[in-house]
Amino acid sequence: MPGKTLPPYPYASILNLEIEEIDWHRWQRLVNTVADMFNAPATFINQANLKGIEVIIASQKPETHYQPGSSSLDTNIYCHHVVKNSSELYVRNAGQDQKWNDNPEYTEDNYVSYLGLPISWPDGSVFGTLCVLDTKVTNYPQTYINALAVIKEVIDSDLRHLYKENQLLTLSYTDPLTQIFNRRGFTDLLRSTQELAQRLNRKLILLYFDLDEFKHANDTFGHDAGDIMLKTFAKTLKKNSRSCDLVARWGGDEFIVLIHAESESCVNLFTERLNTLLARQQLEHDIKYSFGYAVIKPGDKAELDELLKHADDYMYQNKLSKK
Ligand SMILES: Nc1nc2c(ncn2[C@@H]2O[C@H](COP(=O)(O)OP(=O)(O)OP(=O)(O)O)[C@@H](O)[C@H]2O)c(=O)[nH]1
Repeated sequence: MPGKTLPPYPYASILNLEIEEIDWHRWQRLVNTVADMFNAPATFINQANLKGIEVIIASQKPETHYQPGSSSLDTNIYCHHVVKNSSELYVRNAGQDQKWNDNPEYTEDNYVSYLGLPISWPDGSVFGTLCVLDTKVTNYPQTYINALAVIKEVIDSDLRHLYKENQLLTLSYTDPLTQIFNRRGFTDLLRSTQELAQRLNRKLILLYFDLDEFKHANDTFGHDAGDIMLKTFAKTLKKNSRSCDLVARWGGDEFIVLIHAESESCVNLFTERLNTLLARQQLEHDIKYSFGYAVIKPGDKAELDELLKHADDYMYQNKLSKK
């Protein structure tokens, strides 16, 4: 279907996320069951996301036109209406309804009947739709519509669990002071970052930072000022990194950044940019640091302890050279 304007949906596609909490097979069985129950050629779970309306699960029938991953930016399609109004829509015969008779789902794909319900995130915002499309005029009994509503509630409930799990995970992965990853977050995400780098045949560089004379700063300016320094340093590291990099507080005044890098020269670029950004901070006292690094080449099987030791030894030399 041709795209028109991008609707203002804030979510990334759920298909791009590695979600283990959702039982995709169960969603598939639900969708297939709905298609059988309504004797319909097409049933979908759709998500309203940055791509428009995206098919997440499609009934597994030869007559089902759209497949998972396909999306539509057209505004006058049935699901847009359900999402926009957050309410049920039942069109029995689009051919006799002026509002719908230019809908590409009808004019191009011949879906003359549509029944759709909004699926919601726990905060009430609309996730997408559960819908049944048919190429013939329909007149479903209310009991069928009620049954569809119950199935939709099962999907709502799965999203509720997903949301909760995600919130808990975020909490357990985040350092409360600096709001970057803590040790656990970093360690858990290291493996998938390594796999991604391996697939892209890219090097990773693990940078290890330790603030200089931080105890002295704490003792001189106070613990609160020390906290501000830690937060500022974390924020600056984050600003200096890409979204695929991992930035973590390893403990106390120690930080780790794992960057995707083409060559070791990226280390100099990273620290030069970091110094420029730090110099712009309007703090009463400068933040100074020492750093070390270790390179992980594609295919390297080095363990984190080994890499950290390497980076830490380097950092220690860096620190000694200043004393
Ligand atoms: N303000 C604040 N201080 C912290 C926090 N966590 C750890 N610290 C302090 O950080 C200091 C770290 O001290 P050291 O490990 O001796 O490091 P340093 O003073 O930077 O010494 P060098 O690394 O040798 O330059 C300790 O005094 C800790 O109490 C925190 O969350 N907030």
